[in-house]
Amino acid sequence: MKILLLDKNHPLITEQLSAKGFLFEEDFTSAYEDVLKKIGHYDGIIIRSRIPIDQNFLEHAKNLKFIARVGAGMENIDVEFAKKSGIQLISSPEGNRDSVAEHVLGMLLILMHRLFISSQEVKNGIWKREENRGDEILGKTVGLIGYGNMGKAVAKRFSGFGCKVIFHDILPDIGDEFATQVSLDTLKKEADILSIHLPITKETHYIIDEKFIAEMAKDFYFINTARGKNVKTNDLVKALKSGKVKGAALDVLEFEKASFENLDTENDDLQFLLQSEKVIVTPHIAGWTVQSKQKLAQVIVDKILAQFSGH
Ligand SMILES: NC(=O)C1=CN([C@@H]2O[C@H](COP(=O)(O)OP(=O)(O)OC[C@H]3O[C@@H](n4cnc5c(N)ncnc54)[C@H](OP(=O)(O)O)[C@@H]3O)[C@@H](O)[C@H]2O)C=CC1
Ligand SMILES: O=C(O)C(=O)CO
Repeated sequence: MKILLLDKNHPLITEQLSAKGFLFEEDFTSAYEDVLKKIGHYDGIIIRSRIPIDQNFLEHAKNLKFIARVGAGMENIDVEFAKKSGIQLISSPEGNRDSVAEHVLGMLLILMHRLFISSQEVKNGIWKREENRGDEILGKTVGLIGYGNMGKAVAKRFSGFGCKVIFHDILPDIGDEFATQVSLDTLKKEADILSIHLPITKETHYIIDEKFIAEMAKDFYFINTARGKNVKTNDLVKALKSGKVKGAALDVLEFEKASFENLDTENDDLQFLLQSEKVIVTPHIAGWTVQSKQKLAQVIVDKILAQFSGH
């Protein structure tokens, strides 16, 4: 099988699959239109998110048998059209769920214990203790929305911190020893900390908006390691300003890389998030550790071999 690599990944992918007879071409720079011209020659592609795999792309990919996404989210692929075309979709959430779970915990500790702010103050010669009194995670009720790979990995960590973990998911009866499944209404009533672990769909686009936030019974901390467009940023900013959201830890932003590189000074919401003491922001690195790079690659290799080693 001839595979086109469209993004850089861990070298074990080519090492292990070449040893099994797969042929590779790397193209980490060509624009979408140039990839279209040659995509008909390949049996498989391995991607992260550089090139959108839309219907037009798939119509040119006459021989494509699989799309392997090094990562969890599949929103840059026209999944429905790919399935209709008989193309196998392979993702690798098992490879970065531990990384995401640690990142969630890390961001929340930084926020609730004021670790970053107080450390910066001390380094600048400021010694403030009362203003930097922390808030413990122990005993809090954590509400997760989405209980798949990421949600489950997060629940395991929070239960180890002595939290009550509840979650809402559209799949029924998937509770386990780490978390109890509840209705969305119950979650809104009980949660002190809200963390979302959803894909982007029609239903989950802007799922966290003014109405959702108003329906939360308590003031709460909010964590987003899912996708920026799960949250209506302007509504989150308003809730941070009013105090309804006590703090936000965001690994993903509605205005991600493109707007950031071209930082739009007119964008008051982005400016607020970047400047507020109540907000921690990271550059979409929750699933991006040294270990996850290797694990994601290994999951991809194993899944490709499980389905295509005889081809
Ligand atoms: N920041 C980062 O670096 C990373 C971010 N991510 C993000 O995390 C997301 C979640 O990943 P993962 O846990 O692997 O995904 P999963 O598909 O394993 O889990 C998501 C769960 O949410 C459920 N769900 C879908 N829609 C709704 C809804 N409207 N209400 C409640 N539950 C819903 C899904 O049900 P069903 O299966 O029926 O759809 C599923 O059980 C990814 O899509 C990606 O966006 C992932 C990895 C790294
Ligand atoms: O795995 C994912 O979906 C991520 O966001 C990281 O690429």
